[in-house]
Amino acid sequence: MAQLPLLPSITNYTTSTFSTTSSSVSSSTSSVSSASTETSISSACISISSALSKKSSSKRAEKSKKKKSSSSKKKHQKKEDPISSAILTEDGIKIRAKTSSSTSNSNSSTPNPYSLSNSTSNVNSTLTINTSTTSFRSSTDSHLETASLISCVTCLSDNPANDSQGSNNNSHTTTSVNGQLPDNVVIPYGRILNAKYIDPIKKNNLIEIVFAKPRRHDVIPKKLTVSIENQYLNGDLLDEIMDRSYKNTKRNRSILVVINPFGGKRKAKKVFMSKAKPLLLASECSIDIAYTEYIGHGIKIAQELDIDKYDTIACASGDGIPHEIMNGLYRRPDRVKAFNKLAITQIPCGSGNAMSVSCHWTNNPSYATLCLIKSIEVRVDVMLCSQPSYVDQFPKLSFLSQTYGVIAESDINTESFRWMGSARFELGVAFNILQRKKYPCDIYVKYAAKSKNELKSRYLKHKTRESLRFQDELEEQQQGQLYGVIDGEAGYVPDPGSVTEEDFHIKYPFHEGVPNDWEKVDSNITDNLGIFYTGKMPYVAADTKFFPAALPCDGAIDMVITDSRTPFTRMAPILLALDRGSHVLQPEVIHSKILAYKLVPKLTNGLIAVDGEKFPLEPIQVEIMPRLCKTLLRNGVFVDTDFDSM
Ligand SMILES: Nc1ncnc2c1ncn2[C@@H]1O[C@H](COP(=O)(O)OP(=O)(O)OP(=O)(O)O)[C@@H](O)[C@H]1O
Repeated sequence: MAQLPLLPSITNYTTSTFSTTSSSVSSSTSSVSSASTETSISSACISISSALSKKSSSKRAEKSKKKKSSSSKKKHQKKEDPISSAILTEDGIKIRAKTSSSTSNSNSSTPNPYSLSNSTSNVNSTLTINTSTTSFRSSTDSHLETASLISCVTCLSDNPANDSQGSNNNSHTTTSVNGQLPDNVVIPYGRILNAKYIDPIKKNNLIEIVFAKPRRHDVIPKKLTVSIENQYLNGDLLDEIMDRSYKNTKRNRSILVVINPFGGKRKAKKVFMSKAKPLLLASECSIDIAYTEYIGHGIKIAQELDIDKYDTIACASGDGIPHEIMNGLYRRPDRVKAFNKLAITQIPCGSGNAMSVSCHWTNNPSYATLCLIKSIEVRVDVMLCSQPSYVDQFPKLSFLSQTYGVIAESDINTESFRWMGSARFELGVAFNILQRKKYPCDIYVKYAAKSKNELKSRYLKHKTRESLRFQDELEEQQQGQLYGVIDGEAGYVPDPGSVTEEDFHIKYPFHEGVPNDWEKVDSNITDNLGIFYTGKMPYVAADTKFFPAALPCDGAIDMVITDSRTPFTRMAPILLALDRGSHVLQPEVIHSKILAYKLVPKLTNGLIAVDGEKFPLEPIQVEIMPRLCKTLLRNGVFVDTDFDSM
């Protein structure tokens, strides 16, 4: 690694010292240390609390009394916390009944009568802590908005997630929920982060699991010791649990986390430390952290990082950093190796988190981290952009979108309103549409599906093909043809395939002009252009499903165009349909699948935005680069957009 310039800003966290100590005692002490290490948020807490009256401080004193007495109770209880019996079901680990920890016979297969009667009488009332991966909560911006508030509250609470905030130590205390879960609760495999034998020598059926437990808007790691009753399992019980918990997923990822401390409302570091890091460490991922220090630093980090050291780059940022990372890797002489080895993903910590919403199906940082841990590596298409200013050095990759006109102006020109969060973008769009601003240009397109009917049938064909390919890969691997072994541990992991230098080949070089088989979009429309937006992911913001027909690797870009002359009475319902994605069905909206395009602006003032970043107002030529980049997708697909049924 050409690491020297990076060394000061990379912090290494290994998981070898992942703390397994329990529990209530350390969590109560940790609340003190986390409160003292908090900086910005705790000072916000202080100012909020000082603004509140003495009444609240006396309440706090009362609360802390209660807390002390409850923590001493907990200390007292600790010895007696019963260990639950549990069985492995198809969906997860089902808690049956408590057995006394002191008397529990870890090898006993005799069902506890209490457990039996309970399980039979409660067959229909089985509780599930979110049953499957598809039931992860899909959240909106509001989660991010509330994230800082939650941190604010929890930095004074017993949330173990705050234990190491702002510190560089690598030990995490995960508190235990022994004796706290009701019978018949199922902890889904999708939530299980880690498991180990209580007695690694005897390897009996006493297992400690670490799982992601919902807490307010988030998930946090919790430990639970269970005595597994299943007797029919052949082979190693722990392997069975881990295989089921990491089906199709790589375990123990080696992650370079790139944090943009400036991202979002400048809370990225705090959000990562409190919401994401505890989950990553609990699942025994190893993490290094790099902080971006200036605009474009992500490119340099990616150019210089040690590829051999990582399999994942997680951008704790908005969409700007994944864009930079991808372009840094693209500029490396060993880019083939880089794009084969590394998956680029996002932990949503910015104001625009389209990658997380589209790929992890959530904008919530802790749920996105859980998805990252459990996701499937998939190769996705990216787009290659060329403009006169930079094409002769390096063309630029874009994973999300390019836009000219109303959307570009609304995103970039409202930078100074960053404090408003995502609302700044929506206000900007509404303002520009009301003004009926037009953005004249010429557009030349190489179509893949021009009409809406063609687009729909192409979409359905590719969606089926993608899911079949995925099924085939799984079947092949399950037949033992491709058997993934990671860090000495075996598991079935779908192979996303690899790229060669051929895949970087540019089909339509910028200087060769527009090829003959490209069509010019009607000048009557382009001279009065309102919105020009091309994209590769369904969501461009948490509540904006701009490209509902986007697929990860259908080899095409989705293009949306509107005419600024469309009356506001028609534009209003179009804009109001953006959250559902049904705007593309409106007759006034042009919606096509394309392979490449060139846009030549006729304005001298204005801008083009690529992946939400400001690009020069110059002719831009873009082509699809199929399956170039690896990312992590929940269940191996983009979030469902319901486009099939529209
Ligand atoms: N330390 C820094 N100081 C200033 N800018 C930075 C710093 N680190 C990264 N940047 C720049 O911040 C920009 C936005 O980054 P990012 O997408 O992560 O955040 P964001 O809040 O979602 O922003 P946006 O809304 O613009 O997408 C990128 O262009 C990046 O280069």
